[in-house]
Amino acid sequence: MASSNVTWHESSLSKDVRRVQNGHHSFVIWFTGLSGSGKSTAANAVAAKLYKDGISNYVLDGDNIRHGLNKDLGFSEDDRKENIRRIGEVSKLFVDSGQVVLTAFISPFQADRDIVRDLLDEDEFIEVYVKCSLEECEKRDPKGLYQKARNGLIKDFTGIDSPYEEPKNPEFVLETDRFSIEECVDQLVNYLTERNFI
Ligand SMILES: Nc1ncnc2c1ncn2[C@@H]1O[C@H](COP(=O)(O)OS(=O)(=O)O)[C@@H](OP(=O)(O)O)[C@H]1O
Ligand SMILES: Nc1ncnc2c1ncn2[C@@H]1O[C@H](COP(=O)(O)OP(=O)(O)O)[C@@H](O)[C@H]1O
Repeated sequence: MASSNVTWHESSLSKDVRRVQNGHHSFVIWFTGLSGSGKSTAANAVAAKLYKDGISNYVLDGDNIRHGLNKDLGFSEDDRKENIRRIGEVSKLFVDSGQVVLTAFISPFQADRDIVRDLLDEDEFIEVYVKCSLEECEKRDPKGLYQKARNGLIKDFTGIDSPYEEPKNPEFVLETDRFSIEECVDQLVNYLTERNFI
């Protein structure tokens, strides 16, 4: 049920003031892609590089968030939608706090990713398509989940019996089946630098 009798309380410290103190812009790097495509690996590697350069950041990762905040959600279409909606709202709070947030969720539906985009300003959302063929993801199978899905032990598994909608117009594409982790990090950090995000 929608909340009633609630009033927005403006913060006495604005996003701009926090950005000035941190000495950098705040925004979301939204990694989307199949399970095993490299979202967590890339997000954490980029985060480490940003941290080293003095940029305050935090990684929100699907597997981890589903242990806590979103432990009540499964993998139906509605639950995935709610998962992404909540993460969008959490990401907005991080941006408000002056930090860079890197999210690593499959986020398979374009409409849900667009809802997050619309929550933020134009210079606050970078959609990164972590592109990797299903064949390669299955070969990697870092958690053995594809094997389980193929054996019918997990249902609604993305790429097997649940859809993944490729981003229509992402800001950036990381081809993790063509380039090494180090190359992918360099490519994305170069993009962020050239566009004055960092
Ligand atoms: N049915 C099914 N489909 C896809 N993934 C599954 C499923 N069941 C469990 N897992 C594990 O959950 C991780 C994906 O969670 P996300 O929150 O990123 O998914 S989603 O954005 O809501 O679609 C995913 O993590 P990654 O492999 O890091 O993507 C899996 O470890
Ligand atoms: N260029 C690359 N970028 C990211 N991961 C890569 C790359 N090349 C190989 N990998 C490997 O692919 C796997 C990706 O796993 P993970 O990051 O957990 O994916 P996801 O979070 O999308 O499920 C890791 O074992 C990682 O070492």
